[in-house]
Amino acid sequence: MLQVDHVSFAYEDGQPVLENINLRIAIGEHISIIGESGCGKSTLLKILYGLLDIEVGEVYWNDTQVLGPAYNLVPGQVFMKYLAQDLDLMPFTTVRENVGEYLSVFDSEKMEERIDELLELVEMSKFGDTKVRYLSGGQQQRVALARVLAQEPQVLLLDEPFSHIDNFRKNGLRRNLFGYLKRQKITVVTATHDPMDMLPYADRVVVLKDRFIIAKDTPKNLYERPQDLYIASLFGEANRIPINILKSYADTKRRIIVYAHEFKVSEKSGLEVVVKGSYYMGGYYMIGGIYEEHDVYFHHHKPLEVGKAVFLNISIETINQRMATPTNVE
Ligand SMILES: Nc1ncnc2c1ncn2[C@@H]1O[C@H](COP(=O)(O)OP(=O)(O)OP(=O)(O)O)[C@@H](O)[C@H]1O
Repeated sequence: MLQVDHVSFAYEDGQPVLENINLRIAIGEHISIIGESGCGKSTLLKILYGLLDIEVGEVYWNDTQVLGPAYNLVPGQVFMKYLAQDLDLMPFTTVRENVGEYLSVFDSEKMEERIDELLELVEMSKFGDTKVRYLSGGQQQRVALARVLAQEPQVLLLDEPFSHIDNFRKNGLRRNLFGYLKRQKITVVTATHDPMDMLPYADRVVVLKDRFIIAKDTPKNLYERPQDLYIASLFGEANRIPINILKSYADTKRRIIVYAHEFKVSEKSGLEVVVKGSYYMGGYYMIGGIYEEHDVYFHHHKPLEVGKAVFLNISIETINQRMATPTNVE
């Protein structure tokens, strides 16, 4: 188990970045860390790997305490691998040499087979003999993934692992990589901005905000019952709507979170909205509107004329789902 107890951290400027962080991550579990830019996701990964000295709190992998550079000549842990945003590759050597660097050379046939397997996993088989400096950013990111996997870590820490990879490859790569890590029972902690990195794959999601963990839950629970607009907005466009506008008999002060795709446009009744603009999103339009001086965003299958009044409805199931958890309602 990866255990984080009461960890607080500030960089040298003294500004606190993380406070009282507590986590228990089981062997083979896949955890995603999410939160707005600058909330401390990368800092937390660096602490887990032992790249930073913490003055408050402790980190353990099973019975081994993870200590920072003040206690380790070579920072980092042998049983963990950390794939940072700046990829640690050897630019003047080939893809195969990069992936094979840490593999045993005693059985060269086995080594070559393992390199083949890893290159296939990250869909880079064609580039085995290419020097890394000739690869694109996304290709380099895939080589870096294969290189950390070659080291067979028990724990893998990934910081925005697909940030340079195009959408065309991203989905397949995510399925390959996260499927492989699950089968190998490798514990994974991924810092990400992208809901598609976590919704289908993470066992649990940890949400950071203003130095603290504000939620830890399964992706499904967090998505369906977001405590607040901050959490919902990490998944997509979301709104806070006064419940009395939607349900006339409801308590007037309460608001619920409604995702943009959960509204249905009606010509007759519902939340009256004046259209401000329409944005083509591929499979739908994102419509920006205004009700009682509040902005609201909703999906529609076609653009709507600016200034037109439309009515928005939400299914009773969605209202009841959001009403059911008291913390969901402000
Ligand atoms: N080496 C450093 N020295 C001082 N402050 C730092 C250092 N690295 C990060 N910070 C600050 O710590 C805070 C957290 O940064 P961190 O990189 O952990 O955030 P993040 O959530 O990973 O952000 P992003 O999603 O943009 O990568 C930020 O305010 C950042 O400016």
